[in-house]
Amino acid sequence: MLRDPVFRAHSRFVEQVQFGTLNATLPTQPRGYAALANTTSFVQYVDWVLTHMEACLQRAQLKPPALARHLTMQCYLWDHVIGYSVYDIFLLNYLEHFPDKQVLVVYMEDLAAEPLRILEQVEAHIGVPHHQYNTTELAAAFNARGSYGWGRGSMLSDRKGSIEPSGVDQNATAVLEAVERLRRFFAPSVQRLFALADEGRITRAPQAWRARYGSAAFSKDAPPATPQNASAV
Ligand SMILES: Nc1ncnc2c1ncn2[C@@H]1O[C@H](COP(=O)(O)OS(=O)(=O)O)[C@@H](OP(=O)(O)O)[C@H]1O
Repeated sequence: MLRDPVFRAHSRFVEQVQFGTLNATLPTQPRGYAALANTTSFVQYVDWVLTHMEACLQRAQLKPPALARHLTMQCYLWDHVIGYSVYDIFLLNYLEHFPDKQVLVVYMEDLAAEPLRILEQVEAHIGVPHHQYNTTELAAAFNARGSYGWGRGSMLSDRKGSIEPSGVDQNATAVLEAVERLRRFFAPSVQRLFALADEGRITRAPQAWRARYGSAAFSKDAPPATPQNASAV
């Protein structure tokens, strides 16, 4: 299940700060990496991670293609907030090893809008019998901002989906700039997902993704970023 990569990254950041686990070390990271990425500021975190990740990606690109691809994946695996939102390279890895039909891509924005349709699609894909969901189950969000943790469900309608100045990030312009830098960073990856969908290999992304990441979103006539278009679906 994929979510708009910027909003997934932000959600993960807020959750990890609340759990106090942002600087937890992953086996995929260089020694000492995560401890340095320890801040409660999303703006600072984006700047720190993207600066390191872009340098890592540049070094990877200097290698022969197969090694470059492997090293590129490693650069993304350094960081579970931003790197894990780069979906295409990992999805393509699955598609190289499994027939397309065995890989179902669904989107969180579609789950929020039409939970029953998406749940039925997942049930059919994995071959489990249909469950009769009640309306409370269909309206529930788990591990949602404000009540993170898997034990508690909250109302989907109460979910707060936007990225706004808060905590140490009170500078609205700096928050918008961080969101914009991320959007540009993720765009090539998201555009490769659009191409896979155009080839009929995966489900089409929600229209809002095309508006944010499609090439038209980067033309000189595109509207500038505002808090409104930094709001999640
Ligand atoms: N049913 C449904 N529909 C849409 N969105 C939902 C749903 N259930 C959970 N959520 C939102 O998912 C976010 C938590 O996802 P994860 O626990 O997978 O995040 S993580 O990547 O493992 O950190 C978390 O996002 P944020 O609230 O923005 O942090 C949840 O609100």
